This record gives sequence, structure tokens and C-alpha cells, in this order.
Amino acid sequence: MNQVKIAPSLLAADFGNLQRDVEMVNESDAAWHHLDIMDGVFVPNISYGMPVVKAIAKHASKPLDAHLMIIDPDRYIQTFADLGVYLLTVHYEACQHLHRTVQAIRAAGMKAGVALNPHTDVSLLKFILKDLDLVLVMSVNPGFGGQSFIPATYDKIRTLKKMLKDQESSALIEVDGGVGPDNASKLIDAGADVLVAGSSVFKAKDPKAIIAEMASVKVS
Ligand SMILES: O=C(CO)[C@@H](O)[C@H](O)COP(=O)(O)O
Ligand SMILES: [Co+2]
Repeated sequence: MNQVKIAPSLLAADFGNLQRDVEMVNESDAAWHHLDIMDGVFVPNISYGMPVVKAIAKHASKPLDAHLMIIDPDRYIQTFADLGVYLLTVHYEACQHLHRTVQAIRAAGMKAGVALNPHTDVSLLKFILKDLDLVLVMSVNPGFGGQSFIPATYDKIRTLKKMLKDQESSALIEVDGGVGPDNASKLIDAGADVLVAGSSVFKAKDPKAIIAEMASVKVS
């Protein structure tokens, strides 16, 4: 059984000290850097765009896990590949032709993920699961850091885990929103492979210790 991966979300970093915070993640037990790209249309917030992704990529030593909260993400697939993104995740709710988008992500040389909003049923991915490297289960409504975790997520992860097993899919399950040491074990028990954590890491006195605590949770 693989160890859980921790992906600190840089949305909660200090943007005035971005290099310092990226380097903190480099030196920690985190597996990936999680990048939240928001367009102000799909979600009611604008985060950051390509120049900031480029700056992060320059200092990051771990794979870049980009979570696109933008409509019609096909427009930017090649740009993210050129910036060195490892895993590109698009929202089910933001794509007209999800299968085509996933194929385009892989053709550009990246791993492909699909994110689901809290209200979106995992069964909608039934016929595309085999084409995915990751499913991102949103445990808050996308758009902002620092929100409260939605408890229905546990059942959603369990249902998705069963679907993946039934289809013999090796896609990872990533959980994003309101995640921290308090719910990490329960999420891992439910079947999560990757935990995204923003506020619980960057607002902590000792961010590296919080990352280490979550990364060391035993997988049963
Ligand atoms: O995608 C998102 C929000 O839309 C996340 O990646 C958040 O950035 C996670 O922040 P916390 O809930 O952990 O503070
Ligand atoms: Co995210």
C-alpha cells in the first residue's frame, strides 16, 4: 500500500514571500505543490495566472499539481504543459467534452485529473475512470481557502474507491478543502491517496511539522 501524499495548497501561502514558502514545501515531507488557478467565472474568485505559476515552477523541486477552476480549460492545456505542470486537473462541471479534454492533457505529456464539486455525483465519471490518473473530490465549494470541510465527502470517497476497484483503475483519489491533521486519518481510511491542505499548513506555526504529521498517518 502506498503512503499518502500531501499536497500543500500555495493559495494559503504568503505571496509576498512566495519563494520562501515554495522552498518550505521543497524541504518538507510533501509530495506535490498544489496550485489553484481560478478565473472569477467558474468560481467567484480570481487567484493567480501564468506569471505566478512560472515563478512557482522556477523554485519548486516537487511535481506541480495544478487544479484549474476555469471554464473551457482546453484553451490553456499546452501552456500548462510548457510551464512544467506534472498533473493537470480540470473540473467536470467546466468542460463541454470532458473525454476530449482528458485526452488532450495526456497528449500534452501531463497526467490527467478530474475534479468534482461537492454536489456532483461520482457515478458521472463511470465511463471515463479508466482514462484518468486522478479524481479530485472537492470537500468544500471551490473558490476559496479556509472553508469548513463537508462531512458527506467521506461517503463520496468510499463510493469512488469501490468504483475504481471494480474497474481495476489505478487512478488516485485526492481530497481538497478543509483538510488538516484533524480529519487526515479518517480521509485516508475512507480511501484518499492525496490530501490537499492550505490553511492548516500555511497558517500553522510550524508548517513542516503539520505536513510531516499528515504524511506519517498509517494507511491500513
Ligand atoms: O481548491 C481549493 C479551493 O477552491 C483548495 O485547494 C484550497 O486552497 C484549499 O484550502 P484549505 O481549505 O485547505 O484552506
Ligand atoms: Co485546489
